[in-house]
Amino acid sequence: MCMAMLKAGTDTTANTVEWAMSHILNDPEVLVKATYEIDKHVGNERLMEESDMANLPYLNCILNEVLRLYPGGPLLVPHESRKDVIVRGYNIPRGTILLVNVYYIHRDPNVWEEPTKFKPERFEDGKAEGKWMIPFGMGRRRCPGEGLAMREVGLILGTLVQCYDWRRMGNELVDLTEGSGLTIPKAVPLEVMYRPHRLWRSIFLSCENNKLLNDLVI
Ligand code: HEM
Repeated sequence: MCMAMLKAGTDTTANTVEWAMSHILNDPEVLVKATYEIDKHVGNERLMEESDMANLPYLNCILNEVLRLYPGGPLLVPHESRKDVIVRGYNIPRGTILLVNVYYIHRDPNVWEEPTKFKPERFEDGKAEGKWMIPFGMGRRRCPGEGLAMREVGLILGTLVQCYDWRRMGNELVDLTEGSGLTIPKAVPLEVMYRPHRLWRSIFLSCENNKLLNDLVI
């Protein structure tokens, strides 16, 4: 049971953070908006906490947009039909093993405008309400880690934005090619430059007279 949770919860979560950071780095406006929101609602005197997520709508939009474009289980796990059904003229007998193409559902051009574009704003002010997204699957085998994943990815992303200044390695955009694998990994792992933010000084150095950290922070 523990192994199942660990296996199912690690790559999915790490990939989601990596994709989010890749897009944020390619779109400085998104980074500025996320930083501004965190500055405004959390400030620079303390680290962001899980409970702050409720006051960070734009960060939530980023999270939703990443899960839309890169659902950690693009075909879910195989499901089985419980009874005979007809879906759009296709007969599906009871007991059929079904793969649900979430990747396509989330990029359906009939539902999403510019479906392949990373645009967190599409989730602002409930604009995406009623549009179907199932990044954590559905039914009895739906991801049991959904609550944890949403909290931890939000917290990780928010803390990364709050604590560091981020830069791409050069002028080139981050490569967004998708690799092969069950959980949509990046083909080229993200490499990035970062610098601890001033916030580090007030939070981490206030408790200890740590020379090493002190030297690190500009
Ligand atoms: C962003 C992070 C995550 C994503 C996108 C994700 C997505 C999914 C998806 C799509 C499924 C298959 C659901 C279905 O077929 O209906 C699944 C199953 C599962 N997930 Fe997650 N997951 C994430 C994080 C986690 C975490 C953090 C844990 C545990 C700590 C976890 C534990 C599991 C387990 C145990 C299953 C198998 C459930 C079963 O077969 O009954 N997941 N997940």
